[in-house]
Amino acid sequence: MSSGQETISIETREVTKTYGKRAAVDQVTLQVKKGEFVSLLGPSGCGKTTLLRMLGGLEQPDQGTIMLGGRDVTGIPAYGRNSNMIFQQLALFPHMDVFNNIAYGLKVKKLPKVDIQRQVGEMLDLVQLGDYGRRAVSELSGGQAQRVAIARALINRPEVLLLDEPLSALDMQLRLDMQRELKRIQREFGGTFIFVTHDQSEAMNMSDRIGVMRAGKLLQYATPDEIYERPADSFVAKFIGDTNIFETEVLGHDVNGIRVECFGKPLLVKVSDGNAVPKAGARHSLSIRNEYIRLGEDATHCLNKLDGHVIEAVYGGANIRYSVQIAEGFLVQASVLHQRGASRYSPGEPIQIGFDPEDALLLSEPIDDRVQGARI
Ligand SMILES: Nc1ncnc2c1ncn2[C@@H]1O[C@H](COP(=O)(O)OP(=O)(O)OP(=O)(O)O)[C@@H](O)[C@H]1O
Repeated sequence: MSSGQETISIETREVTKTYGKRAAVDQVTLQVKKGEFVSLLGPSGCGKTTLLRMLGGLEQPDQGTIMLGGRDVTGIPAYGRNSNMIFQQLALFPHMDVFNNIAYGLKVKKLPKVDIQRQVGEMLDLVQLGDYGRRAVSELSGGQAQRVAIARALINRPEVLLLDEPLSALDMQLRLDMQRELKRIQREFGGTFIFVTHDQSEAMNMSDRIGVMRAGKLLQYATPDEIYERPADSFVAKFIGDTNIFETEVLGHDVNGIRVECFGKPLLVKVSDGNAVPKAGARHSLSIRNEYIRLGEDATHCLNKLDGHVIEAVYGGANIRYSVQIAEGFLVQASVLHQRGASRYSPGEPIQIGFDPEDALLLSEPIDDRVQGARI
């Protein structure tokens, strides 16, 4: 028997859901451990909500299996599952006060009054609304209403809490506050949360693991670090963080890295740890994160160096974002930490850019693009 941390809370095995001819979710297999905070991330229409709704029993898969708390729940509707869901529209009961909204699930179960009092009290404390029990729902702020919805969803201690973009209607500051708050609640409650978002920074801020989806497929399921540093393909690299993607042809490899040709120039790059070294002649995308591009004096120490000139410099507070056109005609984006006294470059200025092999990652094209022959 594995330890408590390793227990699987919810799992899908090759789950597929098709609407018409199109698979909204296409053979998705994933395991969420007990106590994990997992985000499903991807562009609009990639199948995040459909997958979440299948986890919650609001939709049923055409193929595949869903296991919840070690039990096969495929085909069992939402009311027969020990999971709960929160949507963007919180749907609090407007005619009930905060206490009764939260107590609802326990009243349905016909728990004794004294137990309801105690458990709702604990939930109010968990969401830091201890004094708000008798408040009308109409008198709550957006953030307070969110907390009530979370307390109401957790009161029956579901195996899994499923959250469908619950923060997307909030303004930016409140959204950031609620991200922290939701993480705190999840940690203190010790539950398994699965959170749908199309906002990559939200997923990065909150998650133990992220599932990146595209066109119904789960492209990568890994920790935020792994997804950022070792993206599965060029779609994931572009979707998470800012990166430069170039087409390359592999020439060979030596002790310093893999030799490729990129915009007519030889460069030294690398592949993700554990990936096979590609054969000479293979074509791959090259991803270089904007912050790994060195400029000016910093570039002179790099193994790969290119000459160009500054097209644009955008001041962004902590960073300055430069667009540099290299001599071969390509645009390179660089993000440089803004330090007082450090050199600044102006549009039109000649500049050298540089990067080291360990910061330049050879990646596969996403499957869909290979099929269609398109490039990102
Ligand atoms: N009930 C339905 N009937 C037909 N097609 C549907 C239905 N629900 C979803 N789809 C389609 O399935 C695909 C995936 O939709 P889904 O809502 O899961 O995506 P999503 O990633 O959650 O998108 P968004 O971020 O915009 O909510 C889309 O092409 C959508 O049009």
